[in-house]
Amino acid sequence: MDAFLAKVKEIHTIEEATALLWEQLPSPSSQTTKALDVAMTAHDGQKRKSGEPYIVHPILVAVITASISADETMVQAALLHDVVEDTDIDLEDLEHEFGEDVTHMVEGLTKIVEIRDEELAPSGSDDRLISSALTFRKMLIASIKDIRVLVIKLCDRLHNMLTLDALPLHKQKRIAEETLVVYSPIAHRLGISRLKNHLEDLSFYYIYPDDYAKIDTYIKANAQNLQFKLNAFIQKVRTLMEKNGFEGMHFEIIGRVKHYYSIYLKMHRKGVSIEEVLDLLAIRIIVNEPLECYKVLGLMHLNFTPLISRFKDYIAVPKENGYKTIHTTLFNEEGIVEAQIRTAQMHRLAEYGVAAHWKYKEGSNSVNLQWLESLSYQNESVEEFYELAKSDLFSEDITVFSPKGDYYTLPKGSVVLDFAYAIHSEVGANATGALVNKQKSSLLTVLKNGDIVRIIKDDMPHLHCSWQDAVKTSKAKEGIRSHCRARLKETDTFSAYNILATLFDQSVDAIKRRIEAMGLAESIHKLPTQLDFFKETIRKLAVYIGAKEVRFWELLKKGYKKPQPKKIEHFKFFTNKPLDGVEFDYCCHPKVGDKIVAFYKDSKAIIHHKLCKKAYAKILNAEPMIFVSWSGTKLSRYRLIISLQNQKGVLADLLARLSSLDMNVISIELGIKNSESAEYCRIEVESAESRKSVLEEKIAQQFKLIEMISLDDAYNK
Ligand SMILES: Nc1nc2c(ncn2[C@@H]2O[C@H](COP(=O)(O)OP(=O)(O)O)[C@@H](OP(=O)(O)OP(=O)(O)O)[C@H]2O)c(=O)[nH]1
Repeated sequence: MDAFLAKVKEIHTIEEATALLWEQLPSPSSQTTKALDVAMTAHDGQKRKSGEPYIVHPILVAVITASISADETMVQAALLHDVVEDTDIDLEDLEHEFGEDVTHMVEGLTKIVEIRDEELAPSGSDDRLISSALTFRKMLIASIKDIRVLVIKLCDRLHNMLTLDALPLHKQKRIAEETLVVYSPIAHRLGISRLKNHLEDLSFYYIYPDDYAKIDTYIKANAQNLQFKLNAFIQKVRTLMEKNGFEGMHFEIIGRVKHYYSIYLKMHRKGVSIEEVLDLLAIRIIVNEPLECYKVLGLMHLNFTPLISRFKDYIAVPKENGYKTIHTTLFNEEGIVEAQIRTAQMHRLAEYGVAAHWKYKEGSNSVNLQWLESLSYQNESVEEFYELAKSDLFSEDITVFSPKGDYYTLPKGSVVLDFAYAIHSEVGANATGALVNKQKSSLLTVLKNGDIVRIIKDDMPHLHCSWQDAVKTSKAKEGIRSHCRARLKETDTFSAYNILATLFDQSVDAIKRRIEAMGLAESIHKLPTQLDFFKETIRKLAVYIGAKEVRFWELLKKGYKKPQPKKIEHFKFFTNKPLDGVEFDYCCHPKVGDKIVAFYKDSKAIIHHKLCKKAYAKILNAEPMIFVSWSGTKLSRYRLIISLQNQKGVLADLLARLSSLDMNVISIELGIKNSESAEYCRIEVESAESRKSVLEEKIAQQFKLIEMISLDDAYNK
C-alpha cells in the first residue's frame, strides 16, 4: 500500500480527516466547505461499525477523490454521498444548495433500498441481493450521463476496503469478492490503475489470507536483495540511455516489485511458487516524446535479450481503456525484468485513466466507455443482470482486428459473433459467417488475440436463439435475446390467428379483423402459450354474435364444436378437429420442454420447434394450426452403458438414435477395452418417457445395451 493510503487507513477522527482533506485541497471553494458543513450536521451522532463518527468515512472518500481529481464538484459529491440515504436531507434540498451536477452524482450513488447493506440486511437475504443489483444498475445508468459517479464509487469502495476489519469475517469476504469481481475490473476499464491495484491487493488480503501472507513474507524477507537487483538494472539502463543520446534530456526510470495480486495470478496461472516467478521486478522508463519510446525500445532489445512472446506495443494499438505503453520483458544478469516504456503524458493516463481529464485536463476521449452502455441496458432480471455484469467485467481481454486495422477489445473466449456485435448491433444481427485470418469460419469460432476478422453479412438475419449461451459479451447476448424475443412474439401473433382460423373454419383475415375490432390485437401473442387466455379468447369470440365476419350461430349450424383437450404421446392439444396422431418433419425435432407449434394436416398434428425456419415459413403462409403444449415436462434420468464397435461414425449413429428417441444427452464418457476392440460408452440422458423398459427395447434394437439404470431417485434427492 502506498504511503498516502496507509495514512488514510490510520485516520479515525474528524479532526485528522478534515486536516487531510485540506492538505489535498489547500484552497477549497466555499461550496466545498459548505458541503463539509452540511455532511457534518447531517451525519451528526451517527457511528460506523468501528465506533468512529460516521462523517469520517465521507470525508476520507472525499480525500481519496481529491487525490485523483482536481474537480471540486466531485469532492462535494463525495462528502455528501451518503446524506440522502442516511439522513433527512433529500435530493431537492441538495439541488437547491449544490446544483444539478452534485445532486445527479449523489443520486447515482444512493442505494435503492434504504438499507446500508453491509451493516443491516441479513447476509445472503434475497432482498439485499436484489437491492444491491438494482442499485448497481442504477449507478451504471447514472454513470453513462456522468462517469464521475463511478469514479467516486470506486473511491468509496476503496475506503470501505481500507476499513473492512471492523466487519464480521463473512462480510469481509463477501465485500472483498465483490470488489475483486466488480469494482477493480471497473477501475481497470476506466484506466485508473492507482485504484485498481489497491482494490485488488486489499481484496486479495481478505479472500486468500494465506496466499497473501506467503507473498508478503517472501517479499519482505527478500526486500534488500530485490531492491539491489532493481537498482543494478536501473543503473545499467540509465547508463545505456545516457551513452546513446539521452544525456542531458529529461527522463525517469522507476523500479518496483509487482503488486501482490499480480504476483499471485502469475503463480496461480503457471502453477509455480513465488521463488519460481521469474518477473517479479519491473521498471518504467518515462520519456518526453512517443518517438523516444521506440528509441529506448531499440536500445533495450539491442542490449538485452527480449522474451519475444511478452512484447506488446500498446502505443501503436492502445487498450480500450486508453492505456498506451510499450511492454517488453528482458533477460539480464539480474534475472528477468519487465520494462514498460511510455511518455510522461501516457504515464499520467496509465495512473489516472478517465480521471486524468479532471486532474491534468487531458486524455478525456481516450477511454472507451461503450462497455458501460452495453452493460447497463441488458434487459435481464436484476439477478441475471448482476451475474452477467460480473462475468463481463471480470474477464481477461483479447484484441481483434478488422481488415482495415480497426481494433476491438473483447473478453477472452469471445466468438466471431461477439466481434460482429462489437462493431455494431446491425452487423451482429445480419452476420452470416466470417473470414478469420482469411479462412472461412463460422459465427461461433472462438477468436484469439491478434486475429483479423472480416464479417460476412446478409439482409436476412440468421441468428439462432441457442447462440446466446455461446457468445461471451453482454452486447451480443442482449442482441440475440432481443432478436429472439421479437421473433417469438411475431411467431406467436401469427400462430394465434392461424389457430383461431382453423378452430372456427374462417379465413385468417376475418379472424384478424374480428380480433382487432375486439381490441385484443395487442395481447393476442399470448394465445398459443397460455391455455386460459386461449379459452377466454374463444369464449369472447364465440359470444360476439351479430358481427359481420363470424356469426356464432352460423358456425354452430355448420357443425362448430367446442374444443376439447386431447393427449397424444407427450403432447396436450386443445382442438375441435379430429386428431389421430402426431408427426415430426425431421427438420428441427424439438426436445421435451422446447418451445413448439403444431400444424394440422389430414387429422394429424405436425410438431415443429417454434424457431424452426420451415415452421416460420408455414406460419407466415397461414397454414392451419392447433393449440399444443407439452403434456408434462418432468423428465426421467437414466444411465446407459453401451458397447460400441470400434468403427468410424458409430458414436454419431448412437447420438442420432438417442435424439430420435427424444433423449437429451447430459454427459458422455468413453472408455476403450482393447481385447474386444469395443468401445464402452457411458451416457447419462433425460427423457420424458418414464417407462424404462420402452426405451430399453428401442435402444437394444440397434445397439448392444449392457446396462440401463434409472437415476431418478438419486436425481430427485
Ligand atoms: N495502467 C495500466 N497498466 C497496465 C494496463 N495493462 C497492463 N498494464 C501494466 O502492464 C503490466 C503487465 O500487464 P499484463 O496484463 O501482463 O500485460 P501484457 O500481457 O499485455 O503485457 C501490468 O502489470 P501488473 O502486474 O498488472 O501491475 P503492476 O504491479 O506491475 O503495476 C501493469 O503494470 C492497463 O490497462 N493500465
